[in-house]
Amino acid sequence: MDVLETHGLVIDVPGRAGGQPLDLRVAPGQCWGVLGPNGAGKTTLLHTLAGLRAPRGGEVRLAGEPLSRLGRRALARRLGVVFQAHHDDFPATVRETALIGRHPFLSPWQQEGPEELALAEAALARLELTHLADRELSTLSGGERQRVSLATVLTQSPQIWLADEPTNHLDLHHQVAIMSLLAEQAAQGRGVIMCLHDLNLAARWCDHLLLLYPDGQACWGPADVMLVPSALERLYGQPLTTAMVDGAPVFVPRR
Ligand SMILES: Nc1ncnc2c1ncn2[C@@H]1O[C@H](COP(=O)(O)OP(=O)(O)OP(=O)(O)O)[C@@H](O)[C@H]1O
Repeated sequence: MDVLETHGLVIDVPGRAGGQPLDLRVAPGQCWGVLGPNGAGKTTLLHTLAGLRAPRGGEVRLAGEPLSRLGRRALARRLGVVFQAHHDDFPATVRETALIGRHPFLSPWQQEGPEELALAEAALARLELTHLADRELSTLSGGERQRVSLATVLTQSPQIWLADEPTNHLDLHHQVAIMSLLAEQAAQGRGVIMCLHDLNLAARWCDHLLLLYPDGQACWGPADVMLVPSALERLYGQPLTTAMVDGAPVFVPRR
């Protein structure tokens, strides 16, 4: 069964008249990239898939169940979200923040035990954050903070990952590490949907792509079918030069 489906989904982008209904099917093991220029609605789509924003039409289903019928706790167990804005509302260390990933699985009065701690420590190690585990979140750099967000979702271990520009703020090594992590999560039978601005990361790591145009038009499918230079040039309004490197296409903007 698909981990996530949309049926006639029209996202609610303020000021946009129409919008092509989206009928997406994300199967276990698939890694989807959402591409589009600034303002196309990528974040709005992720918020809609996460149940944080009502669609204008249609519906989202998780493992066949309409999102609207799932309670917040059930959603928090199934969906992991890595968003762009970081809200550090209260002081917390890196370890305490990663442990938040287990909260949907604990009763309100239940303390995190050794099992939760082991999951958090493993996630911090995977994100190369062990040396920062006792640091206050507010003292971290942008890239370190981004990796803590990913470690928190890894600790949560959801069936579906929704990630808004997960490589934001990251250096090259960590961009590759994060894309590997997300592809690995998919390979383990989860569904991954991420918004990306880097076409080359998408071409190398995503097996499915959704192209979102600023007028609400969209097309989606297997990555090798979607990575057509003319379609991408139209998407970004930017001429591109294409080359093959290590068997994957590489797109370079033309000056
Ligand atoms: N609360 C709001 N009020 C008015 N306009 C909004 C609001 N939220 C989003 N928008 C507009 O909706 C459009 C889509 O925004 P969204 O953040 O989904 O785009 P995006 O594709 O993620 O862009 P980016 O690549 O810049 O992150 C934008 O034009 C944005 O200005």
